[in-house]
Amino acid sequence: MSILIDSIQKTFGGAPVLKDISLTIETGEMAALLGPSGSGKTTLLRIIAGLETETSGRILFDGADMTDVSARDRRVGFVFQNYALFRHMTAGENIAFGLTVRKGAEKLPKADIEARVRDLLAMVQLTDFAGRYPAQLSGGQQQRVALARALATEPRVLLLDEPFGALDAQVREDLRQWIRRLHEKLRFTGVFVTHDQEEAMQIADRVVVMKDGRIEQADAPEEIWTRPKTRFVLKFLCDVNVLQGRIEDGKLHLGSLILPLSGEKPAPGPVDVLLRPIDAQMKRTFGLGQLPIEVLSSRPKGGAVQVLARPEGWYPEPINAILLEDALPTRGNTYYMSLDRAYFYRGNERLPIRIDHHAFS
Ligand SMILES: Nc1ncnc2c1ncn2[C@@H]1O[C@H](COP(=O)(O)OP(=O)(O)OP(=O)(O)O)[C@@H](O)[C@H]1O
Repeated sequence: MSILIDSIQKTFGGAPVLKDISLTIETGEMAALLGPSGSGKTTLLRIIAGLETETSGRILFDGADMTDVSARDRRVGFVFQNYALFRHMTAGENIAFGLTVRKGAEKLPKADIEARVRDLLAMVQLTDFAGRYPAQLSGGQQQRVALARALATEPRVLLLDEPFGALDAQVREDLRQWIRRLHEKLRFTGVFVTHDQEEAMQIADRVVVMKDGRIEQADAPEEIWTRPKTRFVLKFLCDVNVLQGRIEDGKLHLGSLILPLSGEKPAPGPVDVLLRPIDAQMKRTFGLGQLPIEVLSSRPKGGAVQVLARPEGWYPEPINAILLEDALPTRGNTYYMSLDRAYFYRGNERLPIRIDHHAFS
């Protein structure tokens, strides 16, 4: 089922929290609402669920206006950060709950409910845990029960609010991969809230980056990563290095480096050079137009090498680099860092700067 979010605004006591949000989430798509604390992610999720009322705008499910439809009748499954399982019910009873409370024509025979619960337990890989109470399950297992419970009633949409927020790193990682596979299999329409960019990139088909109640960018993970639309998106995705330079006489001045530029020359003034650790590649051999740096430290990290380096002679803050090589650069040695994949900004305006490598020869 598709979700159309049409010009949603929300104010709390006069303060705008969502400012004209429009977005379509396609049938079977998993969307992540990603943003810093207070950017309005949870509020938007709750408005989709019908747990919160929009100040203006509309939510449409498959083209049908949900404005006057209660949360219950929207047929939305919800999973919260803190499991919210019924403590006095076993895992199996928790999963069955939404089915056992059904009335009238919707009521299912007991045998059907039992069969559905068995299927769901198998799906969340907890077949042997049906009789356990929440207190007898780990955090990750409880969250899988919560997910099975949300899926039991075959909701049209599954909404997840920081579902793995309370879990430790390894369990979190396992559950991310697991929910990705589950979604590939079941293809429900899902929206989940997270402030963790890795989690969003790993799970979602589309990442919706929010800031101050607005959408900065809503795109596939690859697109968000390769073509971040704003400085905020670029900075929010990873711990990006920022070097302060300036433009003078149509050239980029960076410390003691002066780099000729090709194409359009920006107006003179300050410029921020944003370089992601993964884009900060370096070589031992001198390269024209590259930044000389001194390696301060290097250590293996998760199959790559993490390097701290200092531009020679002028910049106090070390640069973070991630090298996809086996060899560790030697501390104290000079290397040359390419700026070819840097982004250039003046305030929030992106400058179309390209270093002219031919001008050196
Ligand atoms: N019921 C409420 N009454 C008043 N203000 C609220 C209410 N709910 C949320 N807010 C405010 O709305 C803003 C957005 O909150 P929201 O919870 O949607 O952000 P978020 O991006 O989900 O943040 P977090 O990651 O911290 O949960 C915040 O400034 C918050 O204080």
